Amino acid sequence: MGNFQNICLVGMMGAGKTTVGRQLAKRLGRRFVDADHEIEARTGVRIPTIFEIEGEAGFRRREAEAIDALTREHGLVLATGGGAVLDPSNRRRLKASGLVVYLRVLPLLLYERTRHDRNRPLLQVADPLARLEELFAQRDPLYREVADVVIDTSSGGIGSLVRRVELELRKRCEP
Ligand SMILES: Nc1ncnc2c1ncn2[C@@H]1O[C@H](COP(=O)(O)OP(=O)(O)OP(=O)(O)O)[C@@H](O)[C@H]1O
Ligand SMILES: O=C(O)C1=C[C@@H](O)[C@@H](O)[C@H](O)C1
Ligand SMILES: [Mg+2]
Repeated sequence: MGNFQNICLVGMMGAGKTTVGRQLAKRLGRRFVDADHEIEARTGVRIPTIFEIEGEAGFRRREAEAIDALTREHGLVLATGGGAVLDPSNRRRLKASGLVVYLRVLPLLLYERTRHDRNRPLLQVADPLARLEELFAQRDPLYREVADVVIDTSSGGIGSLVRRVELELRKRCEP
């Protein structure tokens, strides 16, 4: 894996893409960019507001623009939004821009992590656990399809997870 390539993190809401990505970038001396934050910076509003005004379809269009722009850059640690892999063009762009790491976490743990957070519009429903199970069933094959590395992250804290990701990446630098 060259310094030129991006390291792209994919996975469900609450998988740890933002948290792990930020720490990983620091350890590797890379720039960290979060696609969700980029969309918020470009629009000047938070993600729930984009969903309210433009619906999910509007958000996905903005997400595709952000992925297109960010995958043209080099040497990033790029955290993607949980639904970025739904779009085949996003998947193609992520794959072509570098190494894709899937942080795989099962729905019950995702639920525990996200249950008190109001910033994920897709989980503001009567039964968020059932929603996470549906989304997981739909998306797990897509994350696997796009990923070069799958890391099962259901156990262990953030620090050990960051080191595991780093180790996997280093393995790929060896001849
Ligand atoms: N391995 C972990 N162990 C314990 N807590 C974690 C772990 N990974 C993430 N968390 C916690 O779970 C919450 C969600 O993590 P984070 O926001 O990084 O997820 P995300 O993948 O970026 O989600 P989204 O797709 O919604 O942006 C945070 O509070 C974070 O501290
Ligand atoms: O899983 C999803 O579809 C989403 C995840 C978040 O990262 C945000 O991109 C948004 O809340 C949608
Ligand atoms: Mg995030």
